[in-house]
Amino acid sequence: MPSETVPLKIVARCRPLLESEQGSGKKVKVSGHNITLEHGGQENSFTFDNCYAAEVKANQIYRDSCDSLIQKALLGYNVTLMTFGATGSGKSYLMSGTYDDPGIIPCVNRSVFNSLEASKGKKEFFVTVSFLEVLDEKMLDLLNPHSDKMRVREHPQLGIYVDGLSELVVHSGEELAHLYEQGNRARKIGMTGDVGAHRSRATAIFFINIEQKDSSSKVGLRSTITQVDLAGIESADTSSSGKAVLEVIKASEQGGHVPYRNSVVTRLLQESLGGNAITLMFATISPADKSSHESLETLQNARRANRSVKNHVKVNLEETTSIISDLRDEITQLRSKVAMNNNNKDDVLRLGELIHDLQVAKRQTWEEKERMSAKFEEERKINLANKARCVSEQGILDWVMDTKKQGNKDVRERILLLQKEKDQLTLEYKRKREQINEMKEKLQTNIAAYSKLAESGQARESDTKQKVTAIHELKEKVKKETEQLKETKNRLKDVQDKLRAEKEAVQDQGQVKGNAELRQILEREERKRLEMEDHAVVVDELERVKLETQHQKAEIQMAVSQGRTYDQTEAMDMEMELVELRGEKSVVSLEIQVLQEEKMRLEKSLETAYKRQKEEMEIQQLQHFQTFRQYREMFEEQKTVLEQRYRNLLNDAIQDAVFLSTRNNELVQENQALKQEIAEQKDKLTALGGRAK
Ligand SMILES: Nc1ncnc2c1ncn2[C@@H]1O[C@H](COP(=O)(O)OP(=O)(O)OP(=O)(O)O)[C@@H](O)[C@H]1O
Repeated sequence: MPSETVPLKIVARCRPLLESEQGSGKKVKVSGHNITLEHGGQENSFTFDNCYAAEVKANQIYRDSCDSLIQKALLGYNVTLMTFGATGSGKSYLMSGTYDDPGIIPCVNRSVFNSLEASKGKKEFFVTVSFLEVLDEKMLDLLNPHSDKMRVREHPQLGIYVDGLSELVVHSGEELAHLYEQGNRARKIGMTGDVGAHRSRATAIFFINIEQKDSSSKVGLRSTITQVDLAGIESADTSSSGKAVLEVIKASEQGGHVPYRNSVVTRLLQESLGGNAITLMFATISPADKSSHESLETLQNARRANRSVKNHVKVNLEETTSIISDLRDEITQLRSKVAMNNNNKDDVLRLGELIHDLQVAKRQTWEEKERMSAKFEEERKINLANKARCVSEQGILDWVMDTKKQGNKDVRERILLLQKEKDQLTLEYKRKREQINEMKEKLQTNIAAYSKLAESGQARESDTKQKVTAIHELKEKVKKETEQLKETKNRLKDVQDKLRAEKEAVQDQGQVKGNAELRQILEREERKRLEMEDHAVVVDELERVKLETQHQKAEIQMAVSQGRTYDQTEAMDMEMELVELRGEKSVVSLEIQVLQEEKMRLEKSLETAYKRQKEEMEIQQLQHFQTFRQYREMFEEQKTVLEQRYRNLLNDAIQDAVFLSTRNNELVQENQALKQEIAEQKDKLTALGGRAK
């Protein structure tokens, strides 16, 4: 199939000014395909395939500049999207983004399956992913952080690949996004052992391999979307992969040898930087004053890359079956040659290589990839959990929550909705509470003012009436608002209960069950929440009683000041009311006491449960340890027995050898003696013969 030569596409992206950089000045202007950067008092203009200012979101950049390339990938072309810029210029943000502002990779993940699913029925497709981090020339498998050695190798027909890197089969856009998120989280929480400043020197590469078969024809298409978050290209740091990419660009400009083999990343990007891939490079820059030198260098090097790196792209046909049969033919021929040429060293080495290539090609079948993927999936759960345990509890928690979320998308959505509802209700509740508090304060002030006026005995009837009406109205309002507050509170409680139930259901399915410490943290949080809720109820109740009492007092004062006398029935009613209020107060006090006792009881039972679980775990650990020790002792015993047996065998063999050697010597000597005797006999016979003559 003929190839087409295409230059590297360049998209310039200027990130926003950070809070810490405010006031440092904006040096970048973007207009259409042009970007202008001011440096050293001079304006430097560049024209690229596209240029984006800080306010443009990644999903728009994806739609404008990447979607057409992803559609090309679905037609069988390899496509690479890579960042290129200084540390802190916004490379990772652009590629990964955030929950609210998803980056390029999440957009690609979504688009790939949307498009593939649209062609369902006409085509069969098969998608796998791998996620790799390269730090200081060491490769780390982000989806399955194992410690087995990985190597960059080249297959004559399939191209460059990483031997030992997990390749997981994905069946949906959700799975794809989920694996990417998990790999990214593994990067973020430092599961792979890198921390702080080292991260800037790390390059992350997310591979999406797509194979498609037309239902009517046997030949399919194969393509790879390679998405690279490149390490910073600081000139001072000679070991970074960013720097190695820069060397490749410079060498391409000069012509001649291109040093792809100088670093793992350039080796892996060989096809993207001068081979069979359509490559888009995001030149990322910061608008800050202090970064203008680095920004200028980035844009200059991006222009260089656009002018000098030429890719030769073609549709990749899926030819595994013919590759396998070609390799088999070659191996058969070489085998006969090796047999005839008496194991010629070069032929034997070549035969070894061919057999390895055949094994790799055989692994390309969809069935084999599914089988391997299931194996990686099992391995990676163990590896990720182990790594997470070494890092932090939070890491485990994140990992666990995420696993469960993936297991049940509906639950995740329900939790999100409930969370949103809870936030809204909490806000409403707070607002209402504040309003009521203000009204209560006003009411108290009014009552106090009225009491003072009444006690002075100089109040005019119209004034008193007005004040009393105002107090009544306010009191009604407080009552109404308090009712509404109660209703909001009940709704909030309902939502909280539902949310808790959903979360508990999720937690029960996961590993939290086995993690006593983690469970204790959750239980403690839950207890604190309940205590606070109870406290709020008690405070509300007390306040209500206080307010009622004050109000009654004010009403009596008001009546007295109006010169009112009470008849016996009224006095009795009032007395009854007072008794009721007192009773109510003592009920609330009693409730507080009960709640406190309940709290203590719960605390105690939780402590006991925790202790019991801890003890059980310790016992289990001890049992495991004992079993392990028994096995080790058994193994040691068997080892000693075996060693003894081998030693005896060896001694026997040595003795046999010594005996045989001695016997051999004896036989040699006997042989010599016999030879001597024969010779002597011959001599004697010769002598006798002579005499007879
Ligand atoms: N579009 C954006 N909107 C808001 N903040 C951004 C944006 N782009 C980058 N940032 C912020 O700028 C800072 C640097 O970004 P980022 O970490 O992506 O840079 P980087 O080039 O990947 O750095 P490094 O090479 O150290 O990994 C971060 O605090 C990031 O949140």
